[in-house]
Amino acid sequence: MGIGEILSQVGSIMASVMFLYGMFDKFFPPHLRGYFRKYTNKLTSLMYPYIQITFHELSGDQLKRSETYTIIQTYLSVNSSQRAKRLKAEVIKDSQNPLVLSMDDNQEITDEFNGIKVWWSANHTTRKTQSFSFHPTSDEKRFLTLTFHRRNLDVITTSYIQHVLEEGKAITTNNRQLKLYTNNPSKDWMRYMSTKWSHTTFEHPASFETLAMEPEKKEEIINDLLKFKEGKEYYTKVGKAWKRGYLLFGPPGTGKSTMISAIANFMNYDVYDLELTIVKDNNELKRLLIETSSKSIIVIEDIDCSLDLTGQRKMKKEIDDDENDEKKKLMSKAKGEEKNESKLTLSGLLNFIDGIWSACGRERIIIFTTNFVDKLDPALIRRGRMDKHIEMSYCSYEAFKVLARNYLDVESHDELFPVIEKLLGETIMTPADVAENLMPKSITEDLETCLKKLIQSLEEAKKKLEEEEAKKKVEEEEARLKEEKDKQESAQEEKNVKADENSKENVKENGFVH
Ligand SMILES: Nc1ncnc2c1ncn2[C@@H]1O[C@H](COP(=O)(O)OP(=O)(O)OP(=O)(O)O)[C@@H](O)[C@H]1O
Ligand SMILES: [Mg+2]
Repeated sequence: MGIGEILSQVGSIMASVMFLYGMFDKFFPPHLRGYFRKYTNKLTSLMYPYIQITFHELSGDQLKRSETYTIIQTYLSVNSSQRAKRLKAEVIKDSQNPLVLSMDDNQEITDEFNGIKVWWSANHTTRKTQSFSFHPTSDEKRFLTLTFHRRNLDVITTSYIQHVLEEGKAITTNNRQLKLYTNNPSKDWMRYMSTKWSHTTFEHPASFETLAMEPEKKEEIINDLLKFKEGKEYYTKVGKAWKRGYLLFGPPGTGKSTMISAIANFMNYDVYDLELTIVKDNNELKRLLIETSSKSIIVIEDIDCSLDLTGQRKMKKEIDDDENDEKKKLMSKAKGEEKNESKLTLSGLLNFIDGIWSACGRERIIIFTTNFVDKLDPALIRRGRMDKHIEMSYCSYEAFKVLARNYLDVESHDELFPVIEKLLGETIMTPADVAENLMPKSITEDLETCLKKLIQSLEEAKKKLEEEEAKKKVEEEEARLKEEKDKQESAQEEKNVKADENSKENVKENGFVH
């Protein structure tokens, strides 16, 4: 029997004693009862100076497991696996470490906080029910008991319990398996119904270490994310919703989607990949956004293609164009859709980002990606809405070095790295293309073969770029010459018209022609 348990037993005995005192109390005349109570309370405090707090497994409605109980158990599982003698194993579904050990019933552990010692014990009671049932139900009640000295009541209730809950939550977050949510319907005909989130495990290996971009730029993004993660108090202080918006822009294959995965892994956030083209209207968008959880990233890829900025949905247009498609027509009719009923609007999206949604959720990042930043409505990307604009650009030498490390495990090469550095300065190639060249295609391809393959591709790209530039120059020169010729011709024409008008004037005034 542990100390906590002994204290718990003593506590029960003291409770019985107090009950008896209560009985005695009734025998005293009313004017003496106050004295009696005062001294009995003092006596019990002296004999049993401990306080117990219990945390029950089932919450008020007796159906749901209390979140606090689970969090405390998680906190204790880290401590108890080292100190309790008998452990209970549980398999948690969506966790990176699915096997979780926690202290078994009637086990006890001690914990220390700011030099204060406390005792935790896992208890259960089984109530014997008289009723007969074909489906026997367990009437077991589990609870965790925290025992501590009366003099520490303040510290325990104000700081220690909060510490336990925060630590427990942090352990849960770090252990949990990230999820990727999509609102993409699995079947084509389902596109015409309200979309719902469905999820799968998020297992993208991208990280900031493997992301190819300039180190300073990467550092800046990491610092921005860290500041956001630790900014709970700051956001409350300045009265802003705890959210941050990033706009990633750049040509295809420069790592926008890879960056999103790296952010998700770094922050330990779930990803909600929102496909706007299949969202029916603002109401559906609102519902989808409200259903997202905190500690998540909401991603809208290719925002320029997702929203027609006049407010018309692309999908709707597609349906109207395709009048022959019977199924689509039927679906459209069944839903009573009128031609102009398309209601997913830019202002709707902006309202949700700024308003309702940010008010009901905490710790969220929203990321838009686009290949054409100039095409976007300025309202969509203004600062404050999209707090940080990140340009994902063609591969620089620094970015190449990251890719070389990722794909070939090489940090430098005296002969070939300088050639690559020079070529990268003279031409453009996306990190996706550089990566493709660096990746060994067979076991016979060694480091040098891969680097030479990249050099060859870069030379070809350079040649192509030069050709394109030369062609562009010729075209520009041709256009310039044509413009000059047109100008001369129109000047000549003007001259002719004027001369013509003059001669007509002369005929009118003098009555003869020269
Ligand atoms: N900056 C990068 N760092 C590491 N890998 C990269 C980077 N950019 C591209 N890649 C590689 O190229 C592939 C394609 O990149 P990604 O899908 O992230 O590009 P994107 O910018 O999202 O393109 P798109 O505009 O077509 O969506 C990735 O799977 C990754 O392997
Ligand atoms: Mg992408």
